[in-house]
Parts: sequence; C-alpha cells; structure tokens
Amino acid sequence: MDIGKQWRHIIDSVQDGIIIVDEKGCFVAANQTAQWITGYTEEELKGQSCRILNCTGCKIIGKGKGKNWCGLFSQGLIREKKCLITNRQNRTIPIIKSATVLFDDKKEIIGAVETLKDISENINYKNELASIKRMYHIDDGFHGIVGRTPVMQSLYELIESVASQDTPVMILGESGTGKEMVAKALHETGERASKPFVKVNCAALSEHILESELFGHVKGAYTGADSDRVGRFEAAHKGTIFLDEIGDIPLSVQVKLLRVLEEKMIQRVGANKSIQIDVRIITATNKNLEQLIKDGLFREDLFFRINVFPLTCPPLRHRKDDITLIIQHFINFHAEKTGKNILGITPEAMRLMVAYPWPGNIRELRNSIEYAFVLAREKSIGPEHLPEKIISHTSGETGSLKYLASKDTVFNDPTFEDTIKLGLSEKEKLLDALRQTDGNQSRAAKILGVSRITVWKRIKKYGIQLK
Ligand SMILES: Nc1ncnc2c1ncn2[C@@H]1O[C@H](COP(=O)(O)OP(=O)(O)OP(=O)(O)O)[C@@H](O)[C@H]1O
Repeated sequence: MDIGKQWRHIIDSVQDGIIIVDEKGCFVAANQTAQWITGYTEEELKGQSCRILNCTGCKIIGKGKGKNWCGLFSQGLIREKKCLITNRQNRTIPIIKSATVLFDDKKEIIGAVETLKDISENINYKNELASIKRMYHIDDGFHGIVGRTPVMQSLYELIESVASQDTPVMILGESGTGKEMVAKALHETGERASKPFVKVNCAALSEHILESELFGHVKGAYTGADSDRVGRFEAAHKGTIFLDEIGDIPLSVQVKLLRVLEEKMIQRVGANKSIQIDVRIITATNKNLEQLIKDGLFREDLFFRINVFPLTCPPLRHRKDDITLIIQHFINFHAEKTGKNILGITPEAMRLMVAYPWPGNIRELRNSIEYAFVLAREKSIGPEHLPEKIISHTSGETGSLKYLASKDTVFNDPTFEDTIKLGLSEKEKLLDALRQTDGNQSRAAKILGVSRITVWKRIKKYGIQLK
C-alpha cells in the first residue's frame, strides 16, 4: 500500500477536527470533522484568516507572520485547552483544542496543525445528569444551591424553564437567601453559559460612578477620565449582566437603563457613537419595588421591562427542613477548608440552630458554622461553640425543642441521622428521643428511624425505667 496517497482518507476518518494553517494563520486544510464542527467547507475555509472562528483560546497579535501573528507560534504548543469558537451559523461551540507549530527544514515556522474536539455533547450531558440526580435526590445541590424542600424544588424547576430564554428575570428575596446564586444558576443553565457573567452591585456605587461602570466612558468625559473605559454592559456582551440591588439605582440612571434595554444599544459616557450589545439581564432586589414606584423612587416602565419573570428565594425560616442539610454542607466545606476533623453537630446544637429564626438567612448560617469551627476542638459542634445570639434565642423556650420533634422530615433526613450518630451513643439517642416524646415508644421509634420493637428491645437492653 502506498500510504502517501492515503493521508487524506486517514485524516478524514479521525473523529477530532484537524485544521492546518499557514504562518499567517490562514487555513490551508481542514478534515471532515473540522468542517462539521465549524460549519464551513474546506473550500470556504481555504485562504481565510483563522480569526473567522473567533476562538477564545487564541492570542492573536495580528502583526505579520509567525510569532508576530499569534501567541501559539511563540509558545510552540497548546495542550487540551478548553475554548469556544463561533461556527458558520453564528453558534458558539465549546471545544478542546491542541495545537503544534510546524517548521520547515531550516527551522522556520511554516504554520500549525490544530485538533478540535467538540464538547457541547458533554456539556449537555452534564446538565442532564444534574437534572436526573436531582430527580432522584442523589445530589444535594443545584448549581451549588443547597435545599430539597418542595419550595426549593419548584424554584429549580422555574430556573430550568426560564434559563434557556432571554426573558428578563427579577430575583426577589431577603438578604442572604441566595439571589446571586440563583442568578449564576440561570446563567450556567442557559445558552449563554460559556459567555461572561457580569455582576454589578448597584447599591455600592454613587450615581456618576454607576453610570460609567454600566456604560463605560471615553477619555476626557469628565475630570479623572484619563482613558477610555469599557462598561459592564459591553463586558457582558453575549453573556449575562446581573444587576444586584436594582432598587437602589438613582432615577437618572434608570432612564438610561430603560433606553439601553429597549434599544439594545449603549453609549459610553462622553461618546456620540452607539454600540450594539446583546446581553441577558437579570436583576435582584430585597426591596419592595411596588412601594418605591408609589413613592416616586422607581420608574414603573423600567419595572415592567425587567420584571417579566419574577423568581422568589424563600427565607430560611420558611424552609426549616433544609437546615440540617445546609448545616452539613457548610460543615463539609469548612472541614475541607480548615483541615479540621469536625464531622457533625450534636443534637442539642442542632435543635438550637433549627429553632433560631435566621434573619440573615443562609449567609448568617454559613457565618455561624465558620464561627463554630474556630472554637470547636472535637468531632462535633456543640451548643458551646455557637454564637451567643443562637443560644440566647432559645434559652427558656421549651417549645422550640419540641419543634424538631414534630417535624418527621427532619428526622428522616440521613444527614441529620449521621449528625446524631456522631454526637451520641445509642443509649443517649434513645433517652433523648424518649424524653422528647414523653416516653411514647412509637414516636420515639419514628424519631430514631427504627421500628417500635427495636425501641422496646433497646429499653430492655439498657434497663431504662419509663415513668
Ligand atoms: N441555597 C444555598 N445553598 C448554599 N449556600 C447558599 C445558599 N443560599 C445562599 N448561600 C450562601 O449564602 C451566601 C449569600 O448568598 P447570596 O449572595 O447569593 O445571597 P443574596 O440573596 O444575593 O444576598 P444579598 O441580598 O445580601 O446580596 C452565599 O455566599 C452562599 O455561601
């Protein structure tokens, strides 16, 4: 066989895309798979600059040839780099790229060979897997959001439904309920996942700074503007902009924002040229915007423009059944971060945590676990390691201890069971359950997740006298 004549068939049969460019970055050849991935035929590609693929992994210098053309030519090699290209149909394709520079006999650069692996299937697979895991309760998080209560399940479903559309979403909820996490989940689940996610905290910036932060400015637009600056809208092009604390933007900026949303064009401060932008807008607030509209502080037309699809993050006190899961999540997180061998929390500390109303929501809970990690020396977090406000909230309140006993779901949670196991011996657990149920063996069995017969046997085994 004359292998020399077979090379074309060989490279066309390879499952990865193969592209050859010359020393000026112009296409010379593309195998069958590369043509599928890019959407261009080899004839269309030949002679064209590789810029048309808009590859995010390329550092194009664009001045001449070889090292002056592209970073690859000075690097010599790129190994399995995750990047994005834009195909002929203007779709963004995630790929893994490797590239090697080609030299002639005199060691002069004559071009490069690149291999492209389309990984969009893997990304879809990842999303599907996450969805299946959630369906079967295998996973404890949705894009890092922990919670399994029905109210959270419906929130995940709504996120999934609206993520793939460009509908403006407004996320409502108290501080610390996870609004930013929801915004990120929306971005990550949608089509723009591979493009930028840009957050702007509207409350943290003064009127002028906010305007130039959002829309950018040109040199000389005002004192101190000594160079052109790209605004966050431009930075988020093709991706998502997340405007946090939207209720805090001044009326003057609201007018401009409304125009941008309607015209999909921005104008840098001080410029007379408009720039087209394509961004998805997500907003969040913990304020009552309807009240702000009544008070003349928020424009009604802007409200209707951004509040097309509202999503609400429930406060933690409305989903107490998630507390055990979230506590365990942060214990795992801090154990890994600090290297401390803390594995759980004692039932008494857990009761205090469940009884506390969490005005600062999950952020406050996360901080309390971090606080406990500083003090705890043993395997479990006890009441003595918790912040004073959590202990003093429940002191004298016997009812709060009963709360947990009345919530079967908490006890059915395997995480909570593990926590109890870590903190107490079998006898102590039994005594604890009997105390909570005033000696009722059936209810104690339910709390412990065992049969009534087992409770009865353990009472005998430990010689417990029931009054
Ligand atoms: N469901 C959740 N699962 C895990 N962690 C969470 C969850 N919700 C919030 N958190 C944690 O709480 C912190 C605060 O969340 P986030 O910033 O998303 O809240 P927010 O509602 O945007 O708050 P704010 O209104 O104050 O900006 C996060 O850093 C994260 O650690």
